[in-house]
Amino acid sequence: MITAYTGTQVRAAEEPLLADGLGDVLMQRAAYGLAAAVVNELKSRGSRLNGSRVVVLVGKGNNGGDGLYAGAFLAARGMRTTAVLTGNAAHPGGLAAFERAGGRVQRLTEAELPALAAEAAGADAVIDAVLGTGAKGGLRGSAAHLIDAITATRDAEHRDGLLVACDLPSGIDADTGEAAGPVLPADITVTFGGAKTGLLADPGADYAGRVLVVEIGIEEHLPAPSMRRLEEADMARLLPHPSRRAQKYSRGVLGVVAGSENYPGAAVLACRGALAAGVGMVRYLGPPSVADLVRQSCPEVVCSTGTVAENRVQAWLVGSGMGPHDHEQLTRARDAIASDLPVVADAGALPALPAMLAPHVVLTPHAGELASLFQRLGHGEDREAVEAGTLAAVRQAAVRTGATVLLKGATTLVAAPWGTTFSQADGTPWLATAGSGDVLAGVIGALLAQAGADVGRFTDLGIEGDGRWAAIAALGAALHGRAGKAASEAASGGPIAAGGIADALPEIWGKVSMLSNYGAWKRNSHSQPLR
Ligand SMILES: NC(=O)C1=CN([C@@H]2O[C@H](COP(=O)(O)OP(=O)(O)OC[C@H]3O[C@@H](n4cnc5c(N)ncnc54)[C@H](O)[C@@H]3O)[C@@H](O)[C@H]2O)[C@@H](O)CC1
Ligand SMILES: Nc1ncnc2c1ncn2[C@@H]1O[C@H](COP(=O)(O)OP(=O)(O)O)[C@@H](O)[C@H]1O
Ligand SMILES: [K+]
Repeated sequence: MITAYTGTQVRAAEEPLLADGLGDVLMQRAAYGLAAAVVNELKSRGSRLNGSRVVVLVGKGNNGGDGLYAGAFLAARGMRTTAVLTGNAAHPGGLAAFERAGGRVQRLTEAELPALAAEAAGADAVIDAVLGTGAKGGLRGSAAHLIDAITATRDAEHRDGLLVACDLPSGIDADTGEAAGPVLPADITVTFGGAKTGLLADPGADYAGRVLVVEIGIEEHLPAPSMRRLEEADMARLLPHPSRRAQKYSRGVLGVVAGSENYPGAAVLACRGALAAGVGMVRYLGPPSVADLVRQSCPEVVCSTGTVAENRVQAWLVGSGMGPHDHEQLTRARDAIASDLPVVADAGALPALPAMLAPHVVLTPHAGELASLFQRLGHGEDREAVEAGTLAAVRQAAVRTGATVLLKGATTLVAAPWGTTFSQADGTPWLATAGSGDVLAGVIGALLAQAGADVGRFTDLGIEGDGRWAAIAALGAALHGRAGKAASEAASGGPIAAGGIADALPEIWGKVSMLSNYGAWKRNSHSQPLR
């Protein structure tokens, strides 16, 4: 399990050590980890260390202090290191160490800006240590101009020197992942004490690149995480397995209310997703013409034109491929939501929801659908606003609806109404293909039908009570993402169609379940790259 914390949580965890006068020790550890990451990455790129050029962009706070101490380590290893001081002050200890190690110090002025930007753009490595968890808003003034100029020069000259963010890319909000003003997109972010939630939510995740967590000794003081990411070993523990005497009904039946005359394929894809994700049986409810197509494509599915009350299931999937005029289907969707069974409500069901829901109802909007949901709730957010602040948006949606909300995207976020949050980024951009979301809804529906009642499975992982609905949705997103990736890899990295995601899923399930080595789960994932 990867765990993430807000900047405030990490700063609070530092407090007892700062009170013991260990502030400088923490900074040295952070800086050493940062410098080691730069060295390792340059080596893996085949660069010579001695004589290579490093530019450290330094702010006036402790983040700049980390950068200066890291620069001192690198200068001591024979790297030609320049610190660009962007503020009117710099961490005194860090600056002294940097100068002692032979680093060159430049103050950022408007006159020097073009030359310093060119130097940074052409460097073998740039360390971005302007702002960390103490940032209030984004980069402004000459620091912002410098970042713009470095980015423009790198683009124009096709430069690809290593970009490393210290703790977080400067200008990214540590808690929300929102970007105010220009941000230098990092290849690697070396973050201290624990991953920050903003690094695991878009757009922060876009700018963070690969995230490495460096332990600095505050970890035992960290509270319960603000966000989690399921890894393979967690998935292995959560995936249901049929008992020896299982029969199809005991394994879980999913009722699917999806598809319409206009979008019959969505019903097929949702059923294929569900069948691939281990459910005992799928019952399809919908118009006869759609049911015919479902039967032809998935003969395993039992189809009917009946009502929700007439069909016994353990969970419902409603909404994929349904429009506002599919009145009969929308009635079924509303009945399913009112049934007290777990429900995944997708696409066309989202506009038809009652005002107040419960955590066992999992909504699966993409950013555009979430913006529409907000508009119906009386908020002005548009798609761009949701995409600019995905974590805040998904949390707000969960609080406002009372449901568990899964926001789809390159990073998929899941929020429970009272705060449990998951972030999964297991997929490939090839997943952005029509019908992909229908398969995801099927997978989540199948998991709800199988695992919704099994509370113990989740508490073992520290996920309490109704938080399991969010965990199930995250598990679905993780399986779907990995299946899509595997399908693309089987095509040598080429494109996939939505049906291929369902086809690839059973093998992913099998491979993940084979990971019965729980020792691996217990390993400290903080020392591992997040992706
Ligand atoms: N507290 C500690 O002992 C440790 C802190 N660490 C580092 O310290 C960082 C936090 O340090 P700070 O609290 O000093 O905060 P930062 O270094 O993130 O920035 C704070 C400074 O920047 C200024 N500032 C804030 N927003 C600004 C903006 N938008 N534009 C320009 N200037 C702005 C503030 O006035 C303040 O002087 C962490 O991100 C981490 O890198 C690590 O060294 C580990 C130990
Ligand atoms: N850039 C991306 N990288 C990885 N996964 C993505 C990306 N864009 C979308 N996805 C995933 O693909 C799926 C798309 O779902 P959705 O937008 O509902 O598609 P559709 O409505 O066509 O079925 C979601 O699971 C989403 O998380
Ligand atoms: K930074």
